[in-house]
Amino acid sequence: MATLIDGKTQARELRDAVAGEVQRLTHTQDVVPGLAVILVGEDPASQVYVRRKGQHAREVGMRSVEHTLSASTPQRELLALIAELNADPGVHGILVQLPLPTHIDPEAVIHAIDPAKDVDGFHPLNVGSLAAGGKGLAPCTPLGCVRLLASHLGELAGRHAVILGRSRIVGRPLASLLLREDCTVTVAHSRTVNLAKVCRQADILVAAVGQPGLVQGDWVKAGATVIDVGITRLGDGEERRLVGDVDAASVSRVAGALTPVPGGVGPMTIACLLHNTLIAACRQHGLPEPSAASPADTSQPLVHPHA
Ligand SMILES: NC(=O)C1=CN([C@@H]2O[C@H](COP(=O)(O)OP(=O)(O)OC[C@H]3O[C@@H](n4cnc5c(N)ncnc54)[C@H](OP(=O)(O)O)[C@@H]3O)[C@@H](O)[C@H]2O)C=CC1
Ligand SMILES: Nc1nc(=O)c2c([nH]1)NC[C@@H]1CN(c3ccc(C(=O)N[C@@H](CCC(=O)O)C(=O)O)cc3)C=[N+]21
Repeated sequence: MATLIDGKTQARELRDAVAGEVQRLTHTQDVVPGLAVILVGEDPASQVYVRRKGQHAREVGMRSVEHTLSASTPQRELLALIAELNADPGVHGILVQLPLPTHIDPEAVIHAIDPAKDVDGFHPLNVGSLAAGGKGLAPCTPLGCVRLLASHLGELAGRHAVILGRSRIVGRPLASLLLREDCTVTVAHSRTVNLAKVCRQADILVAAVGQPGLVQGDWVKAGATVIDVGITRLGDGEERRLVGDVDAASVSRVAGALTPVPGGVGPMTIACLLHNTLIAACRQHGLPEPSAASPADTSQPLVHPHA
């Protein structure tokens, strides 16, 4: 049976490491990293995530401000709030929860965020930097995937990674991150021909499509490491549950390791958001940068000891 890769525990460890650095920054530099999270509308699932982000930020000693705007908020009001947060020296990270109501253009919102405070890594400057192999802020979910992979596999160089999905939030930035780790990367999507065959070539298989149970055991090479990013809510009331893109029953008989849903990539996403906020705060104050520019670099401390 496949080893389960425990994202919940690893996320806690990363938050603890971030908390230590936050404490050090607070006491030696008088800098308290600040995170602002904006939610537009009343989607219950988004409310849960936004609350959790705020809670975890406070738990690691950061300042956290949550702005909840009504679903009918005009775009210019949201842009005005972002401008205010861009100018606020106590705010180092800004996250606007997606999706947004349809009358708001997500592109305009993402462009409005100061790239230095863009802890989601969605601003074109950060997207370009990552694509070019540079050091801009990278999106949190793919960062979480790479951390989980590195914790289980160690060195990632030379491994063939197949990524299912090419979204801006997960698939595309993950391809850039894994290239940076010297993987051989294949990105598959809804137009890929013979998906099962492509998947069977993977040493590392990442499913980020939003199709419950799409990946079956016979799509997986024996011993492969499988990361399940998908989160779909099924059922109501007592029957409510979260399911991933991987059919865990059949895949766990073939794979070497598998991330669970829940308890895999999800918790790592929030921990990486806090880590990005720490990095952003260091950079904005001209302080030495966290050394773990590469999330796969588990040999390095989180921040240079001589920082
Ligand atoms: N754990 C976490 O922190 C996060 C989890 N998620 C979850 O990850 C999943 C994906 O999210 P996201 O990337 O935003 O989704 P999108 O809907 O933006 O993208 C889905 C991608 O999957 C591809 N795809 C869809 N169906 C198939 C199929 N049958 N075969 C092959 N490829 C397919 C699409 O192809 P095409 O481009 O051709 O349309 C597209 O590239 C969702 O379940 C989401 O809830 C997302 C973000 C964070
Ligand atoms: N600007 C923006 N940035 C995001 O990073 C972003 C976003 N918008 N919109 C929505 C997606 C989704 N996302 C998740 C975060 C945590 C869990 C998570 O913690 N999941 C837990 C369970 C959660 C539960 O129980 O509901 C787990 O998988 O164990 C899941 C999904 C971030 N996203």
